[in-house]
Amino acid sequence: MSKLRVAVIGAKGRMGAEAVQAVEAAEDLELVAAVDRDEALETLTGAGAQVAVDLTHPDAVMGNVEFCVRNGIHAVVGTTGWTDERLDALRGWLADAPGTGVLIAPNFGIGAVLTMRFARQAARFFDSVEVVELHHPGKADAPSGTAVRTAQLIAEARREAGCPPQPDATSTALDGARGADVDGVPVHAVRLRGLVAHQEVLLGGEGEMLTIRHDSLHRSSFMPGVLLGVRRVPTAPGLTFGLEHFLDLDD
Ligand SMILES: NC(=O)C1=CN([C@@H]2O[C@H](COP(=O)(O)OP(=O)(O)OC[C@H]3O[C@@H](n4cnc5c(N)ncnc54)[C@H](O)[C@@H]3O)[C@@H](O)[C@H]2O)C=CC1
Ligand SMILES: O=C(O)C1=N[C@H](C(=O)O)C[C@H](O)C1
Repeated sequence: MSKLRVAVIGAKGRMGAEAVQAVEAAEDLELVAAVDRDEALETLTGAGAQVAVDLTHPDAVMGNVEFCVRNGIHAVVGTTGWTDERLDALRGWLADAPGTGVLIAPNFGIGAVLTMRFARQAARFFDSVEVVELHHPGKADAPSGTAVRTAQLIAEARREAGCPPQPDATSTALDGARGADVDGVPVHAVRLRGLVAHQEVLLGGEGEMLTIRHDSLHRSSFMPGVLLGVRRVPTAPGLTFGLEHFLDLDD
């Protein structure tokens, strides 16, 4: 059986280097290109890449994904920075490339995907919910893409259940003291040497608290998700947002 031909964009970065190793170690995949900043994307077409993994920077990802889609290369995207406007642009490119698939995964970690799911399930049962994400100090964006997605899922679940606004008597505060407001959910970002990627969802009700916490202790934790995305995206034309769609979860 022929191997799936894979490229990694951002190959010299923290995640890209890990992805290069993971693809090289997979018997059913062949690494045909590993490009970084200042290297031409045409390397991908020249090498006959079928799937590209983008692990770059929010400023770079749009150009990279547009190139892939316009050249019929499926894309697995871990890079953050996906606003509604960006997703609309991507859907427009995909409309002109009906056989091409793009997976955007705010987090490739299976535990992180489950955290998001559990947070969504729990959200309607508590008066208060806040998200704390904690990352290494080399991270470009705050809050993390995962935290933004988690907050959006929580907000959606609370809206659907008709939950009232969260109690909060704060009337004076220093800028940022209550975190960023993502769809009504406070999100707090910590940057600390020694951390990799961590998240807590704090839920509070009358006389009780639930904490849902996930820790990525090493970037290898993201690799099973990256490889799953690479293998599944050629059979999933259009946009798939979230690795959960490839995990065959119930509900
Ligand atoms: N979805 C997920 O599970 C995960 C996503 N990420 C995201 O992946 C992205 C990369 O994270 P890190 O590896 O930590 O960053 P990094 O800064 O270590 O690596 C990024 C790499 O991309 C390269 N790059 C920048 N612009 C480029 C361009 N136009 N073309 C090719 N290469 C380019 C840089 O030179 C660098 O080598 C971030 O957005 C981060 O949030 C990180 C970890 C897990
Ligand atoms: O930059 C990182 O490191 C990570 N980025 C992703 C995010 O912003 O959610 C995923 C994970 O948190 C690690």
